[in-house]
Amino acid sequence: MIEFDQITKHYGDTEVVSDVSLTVEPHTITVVVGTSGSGKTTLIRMVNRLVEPTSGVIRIDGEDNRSIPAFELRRRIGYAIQGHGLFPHRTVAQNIATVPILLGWGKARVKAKVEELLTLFQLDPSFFAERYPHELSGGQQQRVGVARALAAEPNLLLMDEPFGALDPIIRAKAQDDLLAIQKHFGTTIILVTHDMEEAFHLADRIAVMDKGEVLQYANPAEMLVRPATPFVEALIGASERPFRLLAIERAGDAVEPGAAEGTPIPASLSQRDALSQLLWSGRPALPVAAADGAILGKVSLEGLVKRAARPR
Ligand SMILES: Nc1ncnc2c1ncn2[C@@H]1O[C@H](COP(=O)(O)OP(=O)(O)OP(=O)(O)O)[C@@H](O)[C@H]1O
Repeated sequence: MIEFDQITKHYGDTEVVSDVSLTVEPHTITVVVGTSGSGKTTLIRMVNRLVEPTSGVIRIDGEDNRSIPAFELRRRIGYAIQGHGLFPHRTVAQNIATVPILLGWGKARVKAKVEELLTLFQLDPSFFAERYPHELSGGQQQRVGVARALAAEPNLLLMDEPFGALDPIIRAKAQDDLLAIQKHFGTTIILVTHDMEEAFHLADRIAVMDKGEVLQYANPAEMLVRPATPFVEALIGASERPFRLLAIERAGDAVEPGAAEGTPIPASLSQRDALSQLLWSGRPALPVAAADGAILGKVSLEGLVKRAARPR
């Protein structure tokens, strides 16, 4: 658990983070969004003490982070940034192994970890381990950057626009990889992004920042239904609200009894994508299939329209 307790940061006379108090629950993803210069990066960099707060306390599992030496914090907390920050003269394997080696892991354990992570990120270890960063595409470098941040199995991962440079297709893939990894390791993640789609796709909770303040800290559905201020409402994008509501839940949660004609929709698909398939198919309903192919029932236009409406 990460507790921000009345955190304020000044640079000279300028207050860039103002009295932020919020708690990040373990094993969850908190996404920080807001306008440029609103203090998002500064806020998360205070967790691993790359920036020291002017006042306030950050507790990690109850422990004041100032009581933990900075070098130890940075070994314990994964940190992935836009532009990945890989060491250019070290191979991919050496980059990923940086913190495990600092922690004194044995050779075999390091090698196994590097292979596990490369495989997880769909980078064939036999090809990529010995490559240098400049031999990789931007998207591959970025995945190595995230793999490096995860290498020492941190309980906590800070990510600052980690997918910023990726094209939309690789970006969607990287987000799904991250969700899978977060489930697998139970990592607590705090992620900064400009991309509201990304925020709604990944977040258990979203913090909206403006001018150093956190205007709202809530789960995505709550924020969509009850935005705290006009700024939050504008940031979410009022015209997108019904689609974002549908994007949070899976087709499997909207299954109705009965049969329908047409190509089955996977239960794992978002309800938004299910709506898209229904509209494209021109049918009023389509069957829904579980991962093993078993038909669970159907999902209907009428049902999804009801789900997209403002909750009462
Ligand atoms: N080392 C520093 N010295 C002085 N001012 C700084 C320093 N670091 C950040 N700032 C200022 O603090 C404010 C918040 O910066 P920060 O990088 O946290 O914003 P951000 O929300 O992450 O922005 P962006 O989305 O553009 O990355 C900005 O006005 C920035 O100019």
